[in-house]
Amino acid sequence: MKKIAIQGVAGCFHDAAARQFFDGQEVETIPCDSFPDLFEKLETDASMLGIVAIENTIAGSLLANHELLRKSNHTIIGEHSVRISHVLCALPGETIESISEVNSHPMALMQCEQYLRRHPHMRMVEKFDTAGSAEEIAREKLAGHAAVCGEFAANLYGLNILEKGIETNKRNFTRFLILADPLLAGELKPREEQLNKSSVVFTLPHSHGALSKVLTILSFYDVNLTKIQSLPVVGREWEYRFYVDLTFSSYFRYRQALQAVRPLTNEFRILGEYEERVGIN
Ligand SMILES: O=C(O)C(=O)C[C@]1(C(=O)O)C=C[C@@H](O)C=C1
Repeated sequence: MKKIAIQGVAGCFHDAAARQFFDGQEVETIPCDSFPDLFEKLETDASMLGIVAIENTIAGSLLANHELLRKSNHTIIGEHSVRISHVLCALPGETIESISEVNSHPMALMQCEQYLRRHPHMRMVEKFDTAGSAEEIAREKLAGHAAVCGEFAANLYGLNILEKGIETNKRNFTRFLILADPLLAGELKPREEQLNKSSVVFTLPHSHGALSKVLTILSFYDVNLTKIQSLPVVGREWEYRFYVDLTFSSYFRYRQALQAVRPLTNEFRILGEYEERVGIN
């Protein structure tokens, strides 16, 4: 049985992502109230895995999760992308007109921004989770409230669906990372010949062409950059930390590239090496 910490409660997208990633295996998902809470739980139980959303194709990166990941000593052992489709749901008897407040996870509200802007009588109130919002409306019998969540969550908590597919664009995908304690990661991560992706983080000196030199080296070793996210270094004004995702077909060449890049960077760390799995499902 795999124990996997998720952000949210049963029926949320983290729950769905964990079950899809470990399809065919026995999985127990452990609900967490927030991403910091999830990382704390991971620290207390080395046998527990974690899954965290890292970016969405409409709402962008979950910036805080980059920092949480860097500060934790957990390693990425895999990735999974999920097609996110949202419904608007409420207690039986409610109509779109009777809804005055809409509850959901902030990323989910962002993904439905256009729909919600067309319905200004619904006040947006952020909650910790999509499915958690549906559960709360059902449990507390909150009249005039609607949740934005997946269809499975609406059904799970017995709410009526008022509208389906309310995300701004149907190409709405969230990419999740699967995390493990470094000792466990050795056992769980794919074999070397299957590894074709990694996530690394570093800072750069303020010198001419520092980033450009790094990118040139990566390109020389046929390492492809699939994502670059910069975040401010707290306490060092106008300095940035770069979170970079790399894909490669030769693990050996990729390792050579890292060796060449490291001396040009500071605070370099590999956050994980894994198998690319961002296909559309
Ligand atoms: O609230 C949920 O259902 C979650 O799993 C969280 C979350 C997120 O953190 O981005 C996951 C996927 C969707 O992008 C919306 C919300």
